[in-house]
Amino acid sequence: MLLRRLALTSRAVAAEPGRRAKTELLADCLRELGPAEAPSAVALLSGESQRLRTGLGPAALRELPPPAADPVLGVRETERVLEAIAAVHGTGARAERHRLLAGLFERATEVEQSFLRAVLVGDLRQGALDAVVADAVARAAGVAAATVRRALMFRGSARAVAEAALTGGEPALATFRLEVGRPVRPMLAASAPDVGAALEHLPGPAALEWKLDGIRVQVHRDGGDVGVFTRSLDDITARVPEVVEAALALPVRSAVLDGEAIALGPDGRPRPFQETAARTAARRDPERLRAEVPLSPHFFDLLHRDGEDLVDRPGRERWAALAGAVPAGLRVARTETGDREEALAFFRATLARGHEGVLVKDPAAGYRAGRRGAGWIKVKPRHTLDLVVLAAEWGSGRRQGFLSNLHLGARAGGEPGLGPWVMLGKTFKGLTDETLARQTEALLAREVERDAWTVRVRPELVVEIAFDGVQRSPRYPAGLALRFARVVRYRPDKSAAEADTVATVREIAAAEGTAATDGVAATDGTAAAEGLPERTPRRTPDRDIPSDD
Ligand SMILES: Nc1ncnc2c1ncn2[C@@H]1O[C@H](COP(=O)(O)OP(=O)(O)OP(=O)(O)O)[C@@H](O)[C@H]1O
Repeated sequence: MLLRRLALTSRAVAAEPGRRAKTELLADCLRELGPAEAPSAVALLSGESQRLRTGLGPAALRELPPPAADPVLGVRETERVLEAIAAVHGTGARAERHRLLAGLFERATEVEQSFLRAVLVGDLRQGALDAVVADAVARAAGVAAATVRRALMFRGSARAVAEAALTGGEPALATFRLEVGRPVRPMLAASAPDVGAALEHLPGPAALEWKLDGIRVQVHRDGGDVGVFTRSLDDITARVPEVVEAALALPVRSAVLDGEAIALGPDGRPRPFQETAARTAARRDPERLRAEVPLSPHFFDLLHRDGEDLVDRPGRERWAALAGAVPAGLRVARTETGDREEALAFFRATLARGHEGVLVKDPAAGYRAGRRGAGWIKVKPRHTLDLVVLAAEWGSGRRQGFLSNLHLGARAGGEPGLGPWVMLGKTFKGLTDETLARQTEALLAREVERDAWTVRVRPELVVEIAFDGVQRSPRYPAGLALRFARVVRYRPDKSAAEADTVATVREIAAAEGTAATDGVAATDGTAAAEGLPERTPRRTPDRDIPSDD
C-alpha cells in the first residue's frame, strides 16, 4: 500500500478535532493496510518514530530533493529505509544518512514529503497521538481498546502490539504480560487544583500519599538480579547502587516495585530536586556521588511478588502486599480517608515536611499505564504546567548571546480552531546561568527559523513552569495567558506529546474563578486564592508578558 494513503490520513487526522473521528479515520487506514503493513504505519505514527529518527537536523531536511510527481513509495518500504538510516554509524555516517534520506525524498510526493518531515522531527501534530493510535489499532483488529492498552503497558513497542492485535487478536495480545526484568509503562496521575476537588473525583474514601519530588524508579528484582528503570523506561541500575541494595535486602524472591528515589537531608526533608536529578543523570562514579548525596528509595506500589502478578488487584490489596514486602521506612507515608478536613490536614502536614504535594488515589483501582481513568490524582500547592518551548528570544545585557525569553506552548489537545501548539506566555524567569547556557545550546540544535530577535524551534523541549494564575488575554490564541510564569526546571524525561493541554489550563482558570467563593484554594494556601486578574487587576497584560527587550 502506498505511503500516500497514510500521509493523507495523517493530514486528515490532524485536521479533525474529535477524538472518536480521528480514531475512525486511522482505523480505516490500518484496515486497508492490513496486518503486513499496518504495524509499519503504527511505528511511523507513534512515538516509535523516535527510534526511526535519522539524527539529521533541520538544515539537512532543507537540502532534500523536490517532490516526485507520482506516488510510488510503500509504507513498509519507508519504515525500512528509516530504520536503515538510523542504523548508520561510524565515520561518514552523516553523509551516508543524508544520501539514503535524499533517495527516499526523491521518490516521495509533496504530501508524502511533508508527512516524512513530521515523522522525522517528531511533529505529527495529531494530539494525544499514542492514545488515538492504540484505539485505532483496537478498532481495526476488532478487539477491546483496553486489551491493546494493557499490552502496550507491558511492552513499550506499539509496532509489536499492533502486529499481535492484527494477526492474532485477543489471544495474541493476552500473551503480553508483566515480565520481571522488562519495565512496564508507568501509571500516571491526573491533577486537581485542590484536595477537595480530587476527593470529588473519586467514588469512595481515598488514599492520600506523600508526593515526593524525586525521580520515579521502577525496580525489578529476580533473585539476585536487580534492574532500576526511570519514568521513561531508561535503565539507571548502575547509577543508583543504594536502590539496588535496598531491593536485594527485601524478603522476596522476585518483585516489581514502583516508587520514587530522593535525596533527603539529615532532618528527613528533601534536598533540592537538582541534587537528586544530578545523581540519576550522572553516568560516572556512582559510589563517590552516593557518598556525597545518598538517595533513598520510597516505594508506593507493588506490581509483582514471588511469581504472582498484582497489576489487576485493587490499590488497597497492592498496598497491603507492599507493606508485607517492604519495611515502613522504605514506603511513602499514606492515609485513607473520605473526610475532607482529615485529607486537608494530611495535605498540610505533608507540605510542612517539605514535600511537593499529595497523591490522592482510588483504593479500588487497578494499576493502569498512563493517565487514563484518573485512579491517581495529584494535588500541589502551587500551579505548575509542563509546557513546550516553541521559540526563544535573544537576551540582552548580561544575557546577551544567550537564548533567554522562552515562548511557552501547551498542546491544543484537539481543540478546534487552534494550531497543534497554543502559546500561553513567555518567561525568562527562574533560569540560572548554567540553564541559560544549556538551553541556548539545546534550542539552537532544534532551530527551525529565525529573525533578528527570535529563534523558532522544533517543539521538543518540555519545561516545567510555575505561575501564579491564569488571566484572560486577547493577545494569545486561546484567550488565556499565564501570570508570573517562571521556569522550575527542564523535564528531559518527558516528550512533547506528554505536555499539558489547553484544557488543563482552562480547568485551572475555572477553578480560580470559584476559589474565592468555596474557600478551598484559600485554605490550601494556593496562589489560586488570589482570583482571576480581571477581578483583582494587579498588572497590565502587557507588563505581565515579560520580555528581555
Ligand atoms: N506517592 C506517590 N505515588 C505516585 N507517584 C508519586 C508519589 N510520590 C511522588 N510521585 C511522583 O509523582 C508523579 C505523579 O505525577 P505524574 O504522573 O503527573 O508525573 P509527572 O508529570 O512526572 O509529575 P510531576 O511533574 O508533577 O512530578 C509520578 O510520576 C512520581 O514520579
